[in-house]
Amino acid sequence: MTTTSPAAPDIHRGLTGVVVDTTAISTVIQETNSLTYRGYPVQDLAGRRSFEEVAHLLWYGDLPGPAELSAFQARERALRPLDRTTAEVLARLPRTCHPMDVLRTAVSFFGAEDPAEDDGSPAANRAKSLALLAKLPTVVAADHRRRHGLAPIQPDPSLGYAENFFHMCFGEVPDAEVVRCFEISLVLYAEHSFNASTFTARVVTSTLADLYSAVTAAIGALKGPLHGGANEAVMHMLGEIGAPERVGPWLDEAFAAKRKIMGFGHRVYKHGDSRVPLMQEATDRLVARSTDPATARLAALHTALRDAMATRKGIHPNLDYPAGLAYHLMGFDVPTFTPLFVMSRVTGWTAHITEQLGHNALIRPLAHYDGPGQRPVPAAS
Ligand SMILES: CC(=O)SCCNC(=O)CCNC(=O)[C@H](O)C(C)(C)COP(=O)(O)OP(=O)(O)OC[C@H]1O[C@@H](n2cnc3c(N)ncnc32)[C@H](O)[C@@H]1OP(=O)(O)O
Ligand SMILES: O=C([O-])CC(=O)C(=O)O
Repeated sequence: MTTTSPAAPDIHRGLTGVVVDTTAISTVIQETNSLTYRGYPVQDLAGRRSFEEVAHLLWYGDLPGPAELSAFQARERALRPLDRTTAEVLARLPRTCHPMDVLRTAVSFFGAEDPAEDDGSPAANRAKSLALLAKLPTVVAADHRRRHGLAPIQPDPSLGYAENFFHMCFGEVPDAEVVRCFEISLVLYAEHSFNASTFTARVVTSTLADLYSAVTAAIGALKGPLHGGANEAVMHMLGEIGAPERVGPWLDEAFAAKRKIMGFGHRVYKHGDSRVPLMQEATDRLVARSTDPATARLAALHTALRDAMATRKGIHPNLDYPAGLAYHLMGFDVPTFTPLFVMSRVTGWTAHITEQLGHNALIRPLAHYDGPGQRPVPAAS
């Protein structure tokens, strides 16, 4: 919202509509409702290119050739294990703490262990980025198992990124359709220009702080329900509504209370999120292969809420809406959903950190003061 008064300059609360810098990493094209990573439409990447290839694209500016890809995969596989100290530190965190707190602590701890006497060069930052890409799934899986009273499963270097993650969480790799759906979600979640968490990473980087500090801060920004935390909030909300026939009365109450409906609306897309159709198709395939009647009921509720929001408010789902349901159907518990987003978005964040350093300017906007006028400090009593 932009407000103007004779006394105040133009104020763009939430930085709505403000263009603060250039980026060559991705662009949301509102006119065509599309998203490109380094020029490639994300819809053409998802399902056709692996998440590892997309990470390479975001970091290096182009898709890897076969030799580059195998070298990249070999390095990623070798970096997956956690050292004993990290595993011990994370195991000491309260079992009740949110997995986003575990991840935030893990990245902060990686920074403490790597005091980085290096120069923050693109090469050094890309090496750290790859280590985070490789290790974060190990953290998320170990924490998932810890919450369920299970011992961690060590990474398996014979498995690809997505397969290994499922194996570390559940002790088995699901069938190819589930892995494909997960990989689509990772590609779609990887990057989205100057969203709140990426901008947070860029603000921290602009002070010339290290990559771990920027990623730790970005995780904090992603946790909130207006951003990445919405994929978890979607499942809580569906649980609260309970059944398709409850959607109407539930929405009446929610609108009356001026509640935001989780997984709907977007700062940039006002006519629907470009990533949703592909994610929804992948989620529908998961629904179709389930024989559990509870899945059909949940999917019917999901559709009923989407249709009611379109009819009553003209507000469409964002990526968190189908992704939340998909992650539930893949067997992840709800607190794991936003950490899954982190595992993917760490690629976008770190690409932006490198880009920010390439043409850095300290990010420091102004504010219009509207507090009390200048006044004398009263004598201490
Ligand atoms: C991957 C991601 O991070 S995507 C975002 C995930 N977040 C969510 O799903 C949380 C729910 N959505 C929201 O809160 C918002 O849509 C946001 C924060 C994502 C975007 O917000 P903004 O760009 O600031 O839009 P803003 O809040 O100004 O909304 C414009 C209007 O649409 C309404 N609106 C927008 N989203 C919603 C929603 N989810 N539920 C109900 N009303 C909504 C607002 O109330 C406002 O109405 P008004 O003009 O009558 O006051
Ligand atoms: O762009 C945004 O504001 C939020 C979003 O969809 C994302 O980060 O993927």
